[in-house]
Amino acid sequence: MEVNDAPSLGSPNSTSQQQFAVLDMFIPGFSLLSSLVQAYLGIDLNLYIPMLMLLVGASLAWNYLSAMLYGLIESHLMSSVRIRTDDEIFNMIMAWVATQNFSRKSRRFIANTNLNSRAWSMWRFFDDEEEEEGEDEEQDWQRKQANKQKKQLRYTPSYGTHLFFFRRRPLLFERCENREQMGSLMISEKEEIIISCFGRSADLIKELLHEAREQHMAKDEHKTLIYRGGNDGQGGDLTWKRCMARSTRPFSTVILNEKVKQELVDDVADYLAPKTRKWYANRGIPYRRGYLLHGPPGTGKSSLSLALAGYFRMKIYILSLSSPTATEENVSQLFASLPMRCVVLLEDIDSAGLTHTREGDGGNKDNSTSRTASAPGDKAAPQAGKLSLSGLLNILDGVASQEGRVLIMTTNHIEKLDKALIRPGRVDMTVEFGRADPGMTASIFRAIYTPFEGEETPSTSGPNSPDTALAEKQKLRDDEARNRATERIVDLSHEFAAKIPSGEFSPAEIQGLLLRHKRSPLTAIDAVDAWITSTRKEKMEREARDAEEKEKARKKAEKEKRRKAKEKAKKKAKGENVSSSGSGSDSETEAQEKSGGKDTKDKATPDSGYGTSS
Ligand SMILES: Nc1ncnc2c1ncn2[C@@H]1O[C@H](COP(=O)(O)OP(=O)(O)OP(=O)(O)O)[C@@H](O)[C@H]1O
Repeated sequence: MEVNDAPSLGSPNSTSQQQFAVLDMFIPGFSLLSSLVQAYLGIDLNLYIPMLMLLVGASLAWNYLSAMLYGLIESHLMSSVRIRTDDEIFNMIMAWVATQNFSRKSRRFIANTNLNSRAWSMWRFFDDEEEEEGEDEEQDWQRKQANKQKKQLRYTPSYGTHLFFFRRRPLLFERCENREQMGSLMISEKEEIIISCFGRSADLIKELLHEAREQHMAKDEHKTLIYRGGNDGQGGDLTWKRCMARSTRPFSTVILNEKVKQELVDDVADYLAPKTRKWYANRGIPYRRGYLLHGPPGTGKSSLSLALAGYFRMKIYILSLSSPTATEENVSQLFASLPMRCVVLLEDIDSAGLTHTREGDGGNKDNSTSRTASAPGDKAAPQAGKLSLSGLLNILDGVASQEGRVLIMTTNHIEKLDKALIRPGRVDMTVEFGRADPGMTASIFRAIYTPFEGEETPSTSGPNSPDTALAEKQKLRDDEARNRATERIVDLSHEFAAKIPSGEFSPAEIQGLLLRHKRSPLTAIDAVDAWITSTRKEKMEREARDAEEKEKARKKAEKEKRRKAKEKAKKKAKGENVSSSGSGSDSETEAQEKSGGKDTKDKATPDSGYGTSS
């Protein structure tokens, strides 16, 4: 006899089992818990199921309603700002947040050694060289050394929403992932900050943003901010990225003819004067000014540009046209995103694609403004996608080019530049930099050794007796001693300058020698003769190497040219043969080439009809 123990459908036992099955789905292990409670405590959890379900339902409803209510409040009664990692304001806000109490006291936080967004900091290739205000060179050096071992830790709130107070009013700081940003980026690059305040006016948030910006700017007050154009190496858009904040270089430290320097400063000052903009506008002249600095490497072109930017408290945007990323599209994009008032430094404008005159060399008129072939071995050989001269001219004159900017172009080879590039309107003033003459050499010497207040006076009496060294030490603290030392440095500077041949070495080279003996001018003077000999030797060797490389490149280019000509002739011969008899062959063109390009048909053997290679 078959006994069916299974509870029939609809029986109380089967209903409770069904309930357990449903509950197990939501609360895994509920049936087990229930039977344990029943067995040991004698409580039937079945009786509480409706109440439990009610509680779950109420909690779900509350979640839904509160989210809806918060959404409504957020969209109708709150104001908020979204800040993404790819804008500099992200770094400003993060730096500000790190100084706030709510961030310092937060229990959930992220520890950073660099507060800049990852996307941004990857660009700050000189990040470690960012100088702290008020530090002299020595302190700065020591700090950098210390930083290398021990980077300062800063704390910012972690992902989620954090309440904080600003101007005694509550605000919400939310740090979250921005899913709209590119999928390939890392989490820290996809971040987003949302700052919200209660009320329909966003003024409080704007005040906060301004305060963060002011705090950031105050740090850079006596600095020249340097931006460089480029991408993040991951194929992203090309943008200007801040790479360094340098202590402003005093104009006096750039050694150049004083009259020329003054003319340049006056010209820029006049251009930047508020009334000048109106003057230009009234006459319909584009409000732009361009300067060309030319001369051999290491003669002060970049130094002058930086000093100029610092003097007029402008940011400087540097773009090297010899960089592989300097394509027409990229450069145009960068010019379009320049701010209104800034210095743009275009380095190496004699680089690839830009050295061919529009008049054309060798009658190559048509190609002259585009990516044309250049002399073999010429470093200016244009590459595919490189910026062309006409492209650059369009960018400089185009609508994308901001008005109010000071454009400085530098080159080591003015003779290679197209007249169109340096015509008035594009270049309004040209400044020539040369190798050091005795006056410049003496100035460089004085710039290196003249003691500043609070500095150790360089020894100008040689490593003599300990008595004099002691006397020097005492004199260090004495102003009079410093004046005497300064006078002595002036005398020594003439002695030094007399030993350096005029017009042979660049200021950078001379500075290099002096920096090797920066605490001892006498040793520097003693080292001059040996230095001249070794530098000349080095230069000669370098020149020989360059000439050799050039020759190699020339030969390679010639070979390539011949190969191409050969191929062309081969194709041509093939075509002719096909059209006449259809019996063209490779050996025919070989013969053509070996016979120096003469008509090979004369040499074709009667039996084969092929060209010979005698
Ligand atoms: N005329 C100068 N006055 C003061 N310092 C100079 C001068 N020329 C060169 N120097 C020093 O030499 C170094 C290189 O100078 P800088 O980079 O300005 O030269 P450059 O002409 O721009 O060179 P390049 O053409 O290679 O870019 C700097 O440290 C700078 O201080």
